[in-house]
Amino acid sequence: MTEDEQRASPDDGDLVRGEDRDANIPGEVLAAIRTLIEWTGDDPAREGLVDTPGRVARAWKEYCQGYDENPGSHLSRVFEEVGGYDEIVLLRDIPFQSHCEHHMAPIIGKAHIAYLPKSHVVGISKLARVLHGFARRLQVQERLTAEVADCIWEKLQPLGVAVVIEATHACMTARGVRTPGVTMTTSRMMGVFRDDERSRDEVLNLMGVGKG
Ligand SMILES: Nc1nc2c(ncn2[C@@H]2O[C@H](COP(=O)(O)OP(=O)(O)OP(=O)(O)O)[C@@H](O)[C@H]2O)c(=O)[nH]1
Repeated sequence: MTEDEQRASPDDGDLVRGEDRDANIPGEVLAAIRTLIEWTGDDPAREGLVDTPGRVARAWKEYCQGYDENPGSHLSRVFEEVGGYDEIVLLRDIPFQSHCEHHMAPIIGKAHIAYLPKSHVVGISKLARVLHGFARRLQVQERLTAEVADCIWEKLQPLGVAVVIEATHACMTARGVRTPGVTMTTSRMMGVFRDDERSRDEVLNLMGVGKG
């Protein structure tokens, strides 16, 4: 490889300058982040901050990747041959992160997603994909919970859906009321899990919600 080719090699991450990586980011986005830095009291032109607007913009695109997908599309592939299985399917303790729409601060938590299949099941990873598709947007926890449950209900048409989300909100722990250690719990029960107390108790018991 010639010296010129070596310089142009995209594999050498150290040689990629911030301005090259920022080429696809609209100028007004970078300018807005520079303004915010300045408004907080720092100098966006100092060396440590000069590439920060690009990093922040790329980070926010990643946090909000869910806007570029239709989470329900993950549930299109179903399996009918499951040996007559007709009991609860539960994916427990799925870690996720989101951002609250009020402060754009992190929401970090875990979700438990269950459904009672009617005639077919879905690949289990797809439940986590649906969660992340809705979580990677600006959210409130109640809407996130409802969107995940409604999506599974609509696409799989099962006998029941139960979604429980437990999360901490950095807008409460790192700022404002500054109360760490608080967890918010939300749930959406549909079909048999809403109508039948024994089914609801069974799914909540399997989820282990509220225990340790
Ligand atoms: N219900 C709900 N509230 C949320 C969620 N995320 C953040 N919040 C709350 O949204 C509220 C916004 O309240 P505002 O009074 O408009 O904003 P604020 O002055 O920054 O409020 P403080 O956080 O109390 O300082 C706060 O009480 C937050 O705790 C969420 O997912 N669900």
